[in-house]
Amino acid sequence: MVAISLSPENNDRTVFSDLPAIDLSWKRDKVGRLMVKACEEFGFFKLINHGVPKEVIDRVESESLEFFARPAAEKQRAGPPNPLGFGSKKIGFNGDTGDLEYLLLHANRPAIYQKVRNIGGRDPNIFSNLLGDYVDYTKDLACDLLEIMGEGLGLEDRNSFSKLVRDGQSDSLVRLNHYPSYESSVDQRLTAVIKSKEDKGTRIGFGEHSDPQLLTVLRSNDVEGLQIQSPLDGNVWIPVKSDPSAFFVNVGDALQAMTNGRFVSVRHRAIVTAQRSRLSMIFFATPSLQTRISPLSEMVTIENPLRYRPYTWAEYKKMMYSLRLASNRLELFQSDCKKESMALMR
Ligand SMILES: C=C1C[C@]23C[C@@]1(O)CC[C@H]2[C@@]12CC[C@H](O)[C@@](C)(C(=O)O1)[C@H]2[C@@H]3C(=O)O
Ligand SMILES: O=C(O)CCC(=O)C(=O)O
Ligand SMILES: [Fe+2]
Repeated sequence: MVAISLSPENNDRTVFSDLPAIDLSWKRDKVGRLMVKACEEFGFFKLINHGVPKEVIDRVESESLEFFARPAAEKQRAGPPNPLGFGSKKIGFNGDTGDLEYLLLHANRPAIYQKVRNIGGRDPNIFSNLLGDYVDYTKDLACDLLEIMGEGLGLEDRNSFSKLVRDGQSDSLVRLNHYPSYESSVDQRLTAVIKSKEDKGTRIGFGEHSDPQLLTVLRSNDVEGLQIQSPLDGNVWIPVKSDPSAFFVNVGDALQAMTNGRFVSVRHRAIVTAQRSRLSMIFFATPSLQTRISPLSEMVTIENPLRYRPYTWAEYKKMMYSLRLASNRLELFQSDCKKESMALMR
């Protein structure tokens, strides 16, 4: 399933030519086993035969492209991103930038409608309803995946993760990212400066980071750009081959914390490589603000002692918005026991 090969130009590095792909039509216990393996090794997998109707995806994609094609002044009526709303180039509040424009909203129909109606133009109900349908499907999918993971891990309550997202107060988000093609990019100078040698000249759409939530479910058009950081070498970025018929799923910080580090919240980024524009549509499965996130007792063992201290999602969110995109946020929530063992190793 995972092919490993050496790149000819750089034969001291291991390059992955394929990433785990999971077919949701396989037997549930096989899916569970493979998902757990993928989340432990990569924190990432590709999902096929996911059951979200193609028609729903196609319609929201075409309405989203129509939205991004509008004049800036119209799109800005859904902004500024504070942090939700329409944004262009600026990511978060701490100076991060990227070659993209986006719409970031709470993943529920009233919140979507409230922002989208400000844009005006054609009937805003059309875009709101389509986005609402997409959110319903991707939320259900995320919850199913979290349940299957619970089963695969052999949890006493297989709904331990999914119930946090099914909660009516869930802080889940939906994000549409539009990466204009080179030619149509308004300000070509905004390319982020990247540290490593191999990355010289790489144009950054969305800089490296881990997602703070539980689980991310992403679908993009057929334009490449998503990359995940190699679990073997942080300087190696593994390109994810685009597949518009699939979803790409990654573990977030909260799931890493709840599994006491068994699942890894993978660092990833989006680069702009194409002559064509890229559109990604992402659902971030998130607990409610008051949820107390802590490693499940079943995940804490003598071999794997408690790694993270409990935190509420509100506490994490406040901290994350005060930090740069690339910061390692979860590190700040390590338990005293983990800190002590790290100090002993030094
Ligand atoms: C720079 C930032 C943007 C971000 C909030 C943050 O302060 C750090 C995390 C960023 C991120 C990454 C994943 C998601 O795209 C996102 C919505 C999230 O929850 O955390 C973004 C935040 C954002 O764009 O507002
Ligand atoms: O747009 C993409 O492909 C990835 C963006 C991303 O990682 C994010 O919005 O958190
Ligand atoms: Fe992300």
